[in-house]
Amino acid sequence: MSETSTETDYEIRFAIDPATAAAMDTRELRESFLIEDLFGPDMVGWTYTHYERLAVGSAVPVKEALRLEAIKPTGTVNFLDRRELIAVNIGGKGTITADGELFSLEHRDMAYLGMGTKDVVFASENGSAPAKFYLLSAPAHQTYKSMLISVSDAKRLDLGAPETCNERSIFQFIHPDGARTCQLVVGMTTFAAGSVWNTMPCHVHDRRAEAYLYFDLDEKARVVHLMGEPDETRHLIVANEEAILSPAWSIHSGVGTARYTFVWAMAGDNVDYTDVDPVAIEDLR
Ligand SMILES: O=C(O)C(=O)C[C@H](O)C(=O)CO
Ligand SMILES: [Zn+2]
Repeated sequence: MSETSTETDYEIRFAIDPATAAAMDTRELRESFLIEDLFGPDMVGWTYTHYERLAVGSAVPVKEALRLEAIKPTGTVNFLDRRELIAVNIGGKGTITADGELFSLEHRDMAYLGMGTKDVVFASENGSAPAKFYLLSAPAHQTYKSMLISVSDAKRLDLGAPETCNERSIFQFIHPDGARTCQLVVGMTTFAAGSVWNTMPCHVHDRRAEAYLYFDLDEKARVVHLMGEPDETRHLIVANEEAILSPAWSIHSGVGTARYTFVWAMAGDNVDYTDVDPVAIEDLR
């Protein structure tokens, strides 16, 4: 790809408190917590949230390469002047060039870009099977090394069982023996055949907000995503390649009408994956 475009779009989502969320109808819940139409071609799109100032976005270079540019909410000259970023490729092969350093991403690879990276360009190897970069960014306080993190570098945790339809593998791309980050903790969860429940039994973690991207889901299938305080749950019906925002007070769990994969990402006061408050299934309301 020789041409480079800088078309960038963004929207802001303010932080919603649990009592307000509990009073919302379906449309309001979807407008507040669901991100539809995430992967627009030939543009960089952001949902800038007031949950830990976590920004969730995409870059899908089809006809031309795409340059990362600052948006007004960051208040900086370059997007990453005071932020870090993780890009997860859920599409065809692609590259990310960060201040001259080239990272080649296969399907399901991630790249971490540290604070202070100035010039970032996203490109697809083949525009007819474009890379689809799912972007996550949070404020940072120091520069860690930019690097490619492939699924084989991830720490794998197998959870669940076929009898409870929740047999799954959690791939922690950011873990204490791997890439260092300031706030971002990102991974991917895949399922054994027949298993459809993620994160059940569920948890909350007031220390960190979370975002989920559901993908590799059949176009006609849906994930019923559970959210809300444990004793006041609500649901969102989620289609392929849509994301949800999970405030720190909310559970985040889902069941698919068919198989799917998802990327989970957190930012907040610590990067300890194990620091969660479990919720017993029988306590859910
Ligand atoms: O299936 C799961 O369980 C998960 O993937 C849980 C997420 O990793 C999570 O909620 C991390 O806090
Ligand atoms: Zn969680």
